[in-house]
Amino acid sequence: MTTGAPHAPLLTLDDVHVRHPVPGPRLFSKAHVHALTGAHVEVRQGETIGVVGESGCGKSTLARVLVGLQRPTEGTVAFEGTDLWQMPARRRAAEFGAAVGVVFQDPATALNRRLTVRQVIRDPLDVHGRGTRAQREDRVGEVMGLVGLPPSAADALPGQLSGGQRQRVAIARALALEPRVVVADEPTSALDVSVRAQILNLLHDLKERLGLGLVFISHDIQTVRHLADRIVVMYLGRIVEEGPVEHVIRTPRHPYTAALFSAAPALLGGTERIPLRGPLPSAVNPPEGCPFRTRCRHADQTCAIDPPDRAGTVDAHRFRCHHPVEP
Ligand SMILES: Nc1ncnc2c1ncn2[C@@H]1O[C@H](COP(=O)(O)OP(=O)(O)OP(=O)(O)O)[C@@H](O)[C@H]1O
Repeated sequence: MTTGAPHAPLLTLDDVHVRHPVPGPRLFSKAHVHALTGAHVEVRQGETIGVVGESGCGKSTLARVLVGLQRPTEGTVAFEGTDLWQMPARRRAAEFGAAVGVVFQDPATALNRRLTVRQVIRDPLDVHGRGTRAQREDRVGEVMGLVGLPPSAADALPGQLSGGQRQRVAIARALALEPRVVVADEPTSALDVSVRAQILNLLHDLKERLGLGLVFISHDIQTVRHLADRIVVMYLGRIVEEGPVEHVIRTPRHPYTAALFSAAPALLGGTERIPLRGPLPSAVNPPEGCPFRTRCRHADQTCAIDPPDRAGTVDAHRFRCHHPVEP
């Protein structure tokens, strides 16, 4: 966990929106999927941010924006104060591509099956032209050691390894260029339950040892509680609540967060389940005002008109709600 004064943010998303044209016959209409709306995130050295929310709420979109794979429709992404999308493409690839690493959900599809482990891990070093060939080989050995892969795995093909070992290869590849931030999008959900804890502990250890900023996306709030310093809760493309993980889990202020946590019974030991009313609205036509109002027991006219601002400063615990749950 983080101690002492917080570091300045390494990576900052400011008022980021991502809208996708609706695919299919409506291609020429003005309809858009609102995948991300007004996201503000700060990733600091040595801090783990856990991102949670239902399927389709925009977690992967947020991850893709954080690692520079998705250009925002609006808003800025800055690394140490430099606007990523104002940089020339080559500089962006050279500097940002090296500074931010990514680990995807399924190593079976994320890794090129035809390359050996050594080649997979060396690839970013080759692409970025780092050092001599011998130095690149040394770096491959170094990161394999960091992630607990035996040297004998270097000449294997990813398909010859177990799921857990493959995810270690993906993590080694993400670390090859010595990134300052790593974004892991559901890094254990494609793995056997038996190896999940090992991979989670590995990510946590690496964050501590290397002083990384880690963004960890997960369906599993219990895992986020275990790993993260801060939690970010998303609903329908918006960050509705965020703050120090224990504080938010013990005193959720947004009614959506309270309902989400109540569906994870082990979290607080037998809290009564708070049902969500009605279906999840479409991300093509999200409700005006507060996006959660159609499913919220406390919603009134204000919620239908005014999108709530980011409120609350207690310990940097913030939420967007006109009628927050009493702590
Ligand atoms: N390229 C795209 N074109 C159109 N819509 C998209 C595209 N990518 C994502 N979406 C939509 O944007 C919304 C957010 O998707 P996203 O994958 O970020 O959610 P998620 O929370 O990661 O979901 P899951 O947990 O199921 O992976 C969804 O409604 C999704 O259908």
